Amino acid sequence: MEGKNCRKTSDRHSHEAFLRCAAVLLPYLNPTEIASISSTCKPLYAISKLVTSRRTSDASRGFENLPIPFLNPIADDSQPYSYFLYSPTQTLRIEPDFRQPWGSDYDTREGRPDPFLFRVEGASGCECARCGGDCCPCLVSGELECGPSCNCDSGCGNRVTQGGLTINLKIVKDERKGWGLYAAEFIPNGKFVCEYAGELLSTKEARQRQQAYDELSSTPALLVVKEHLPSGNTCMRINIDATRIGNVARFINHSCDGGNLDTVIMRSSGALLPRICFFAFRDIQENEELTFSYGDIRLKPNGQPCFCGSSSCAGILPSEHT
Ligand SMILES: C[S@@+](CC[C@H](N)C(=O)[O-])C[C@H]1O[C@@H](n2cnc3c(N)ncnc32)[C@H](O)[C@@H]1O
Repeated sequence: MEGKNCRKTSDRHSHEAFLRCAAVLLPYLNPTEIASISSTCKPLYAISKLVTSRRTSDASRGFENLPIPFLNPIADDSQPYSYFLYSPTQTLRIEPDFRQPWGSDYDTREGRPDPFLFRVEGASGCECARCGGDCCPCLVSGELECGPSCNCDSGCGNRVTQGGLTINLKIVKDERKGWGLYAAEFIPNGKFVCEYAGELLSTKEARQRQQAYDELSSTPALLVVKEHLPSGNTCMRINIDATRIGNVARFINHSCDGGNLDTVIMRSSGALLPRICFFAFRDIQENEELTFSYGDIRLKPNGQPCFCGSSSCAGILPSEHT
């Protein structure tokens, strides 16, 4: 009798240990892997459901100040979220087999560090304890923001784009455009919305990836921003690929009328690399989709159809040589 009880207790302990391991491992799996594992037994099905529901409630998996939920109103579409790796800031190229947990009960931990944080810093920066008015040398010298080498802290008023999300956003699925980023509250004109984060690529790598994406006819999120001299020649180009690893900005769709977001190249004192940031260029109402223009050039006359719905819609999405 005693032996039977012991076996029962030890069975219960191994079952509990199995469930604890599954709860740690499942968040590392992609949706296809989760789907196949969840069909094997009831306890794994229950853990998979929990992981999926946590993923759906926050695309940022706790890396942003605010959760960004996925909403899929399409009745016959069972995809509750879009799978990718999250980085709140730009990062170096990540190995293809890198895995990041998403959907565990650690996702909401406060002050979670950015795992891919990548900054190239120089030595110059202001000596101000607080940068008020226009006395800060960063502003005077034409720099847009204070940076990592400045003396002032992260609460400085001249670091608007460095504190992460401050506006509630949501990711909503549309039958024709796929997922899109929406305002979940009113956004006043001029307000910083988000940075475009992803893998920083060389031009050669960006071209190779673009070619691969074209062949796959996937929905890439490769942004190329060029700065031009008054002569018209390109003096700098930034290639950021948010297809596999990125932040909320990877869900911003194109609008032929320019949309409601401005793309700004931000530089901060002491940081060698600029960042791409989005600001509202007019008041944006709650539930409005956030959009910007992907460009004006359409090299492929039979390119992807555009469904921006604006009166100036060209019918196809912009495309150019990267
Ligand atoms: C950066 S992603 C934007 C997020 C994407 N909708 C998704 O589901 O992940 C760019 C892709 O979104 C789609 N897209 C963006 N704007 C669109 C538009 N105005 N009309 C149709 N498709 C659009 C295209 O497939 C494009 O390649």
